[in-house]
Amino acid sequence: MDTSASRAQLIADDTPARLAAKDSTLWGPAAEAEAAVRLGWVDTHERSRELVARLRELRSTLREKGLTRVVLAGMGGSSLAPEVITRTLDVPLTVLDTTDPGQILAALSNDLENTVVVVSSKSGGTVETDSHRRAFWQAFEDHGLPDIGGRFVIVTDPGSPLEATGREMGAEVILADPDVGGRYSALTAFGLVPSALAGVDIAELLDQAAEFAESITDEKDNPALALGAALASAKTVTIAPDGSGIVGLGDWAEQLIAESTGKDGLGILPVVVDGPSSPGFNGEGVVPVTVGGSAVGHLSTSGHLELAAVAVNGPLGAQFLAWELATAYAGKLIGIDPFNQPNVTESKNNTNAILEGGLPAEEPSFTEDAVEVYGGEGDTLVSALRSLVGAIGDEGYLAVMAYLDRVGDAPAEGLRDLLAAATPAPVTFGWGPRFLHSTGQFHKGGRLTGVFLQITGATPEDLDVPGKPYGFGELQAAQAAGDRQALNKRSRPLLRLHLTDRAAGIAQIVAAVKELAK
Ligand SMILES: O=P(O)(O)OC[C@H]1O[C@H](O)[C@H](O)[C@@H](O)[C@@H]1O
Repeated sequence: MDTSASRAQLIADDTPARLAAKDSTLWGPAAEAEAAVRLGWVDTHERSRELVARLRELRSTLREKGLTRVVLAGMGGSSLAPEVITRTLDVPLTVLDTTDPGQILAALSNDLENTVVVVSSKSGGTVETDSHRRAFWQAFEDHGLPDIGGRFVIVTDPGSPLEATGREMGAEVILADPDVGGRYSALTAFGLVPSALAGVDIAELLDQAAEFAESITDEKDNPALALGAALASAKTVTIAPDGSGIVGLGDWAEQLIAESTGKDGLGILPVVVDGPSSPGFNGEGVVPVTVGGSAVGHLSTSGHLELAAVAVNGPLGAQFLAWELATAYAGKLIGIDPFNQPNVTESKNNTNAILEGGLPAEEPSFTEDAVEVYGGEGDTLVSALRSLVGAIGDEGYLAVMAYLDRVGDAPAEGLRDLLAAATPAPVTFGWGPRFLHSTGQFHKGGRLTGVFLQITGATPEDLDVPGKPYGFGELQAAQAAGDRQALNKRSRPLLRLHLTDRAAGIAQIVAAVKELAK
């Protein structure tokens, strides 16, 4: 890729200095109102300093009470950054960003007496997070534990419904920087509170961001500008860790890129892979990016540096800021508003309607052992998968969406590499409903070239959502059905595989996909 024209354009528009000065006009008149209240992330690392002492104190108070196990309930921007931070620094944190009853039951059955739950939601209205809060409150009550409110820490925006609920609960309430959107909030209370309570030295992350911030107005030596130009040149960006020690940044960057750019029929598809040797890391029309490692490039005949792969090096605090800036630069080059997510609510509305009216009656086209096959073409699992892969168009991609237990059904994730080996097209993998808060925006608002493999599973034991007329299993099924409706409305090819026995069903799909590659 030769990104020199894009870089020149950004510099000619004085973009680095204007972004550093939070100029809300950068993305055009339609984006201006939103941008005016969404640029706090540019220097939020400075304001977040005030959290350092408060969180240190709160952690020791909680520990004095014996609350040493930290659970984080939060979706998308309210959990992806703390997950990267704590995994990178090897600090234990249980992240709940699921409606899978098995996964939630496992989190509830472990060491409740010593558990503090951080409930994080910017809007304060996210159904998954609210359901987790209810389930933990109920479980604490059922265990006869004292001071239940004191076992919760709430992170939310000032004035959200969750702020009021948190105060009623008697929980510690920490208000976040309201001028920062969820996916840009890594260095606000959303990223920092759960991380600090779990034991991370957050001052170090803030120092890393502050040091990096010194480069952001530079026109020559500006890594974020280089990354932004590279992202904007791509239809697909693959992201792989490469020896930096940073764990899982791709999942965080995936949300940032997909929700920020995947709209108005445009966008960059992020594909997260395990490493530079994963299938599909390189490919036609793909910009491969490693977190760590070294860039691969050569000089073109006109003397420009043409990059075959981009490497982003630097400590985690700097990475967050660099990717955020790069995404905002890419948004300007592509011509979209990087701060809204216009297509996220549709699936949520479908889910609510289904919870009220009941799940649609659907009959499988056929059943093969532990796998019920819905929709698609073919009369065997192998042929149904083959025709789905065959339906991927020239600039298309395949998205696997697994509404399963990220922990208990972890082998399902292996399907990404297997499918990527069976097609030259990009293949993404997302756990549902987690991906609805991330790549979901791209799938429904972006280039509309995806074909979709939805995997759902039987729930042997459901768990009630306290105070609601449904259980987590019903909610999960309604989320999957609601998203199917949204994709069907766009006439996207979709195959649903329902596992009546999860482990056996995953093994069957793995075996069938291996057949495809032959
Ligand atoms: O933090 P919350 O308000 O609960 O939002 C969690 C997530 O919800 C939605 O899906 C948005 O599209 C995401 O950007 C956001 O991160």
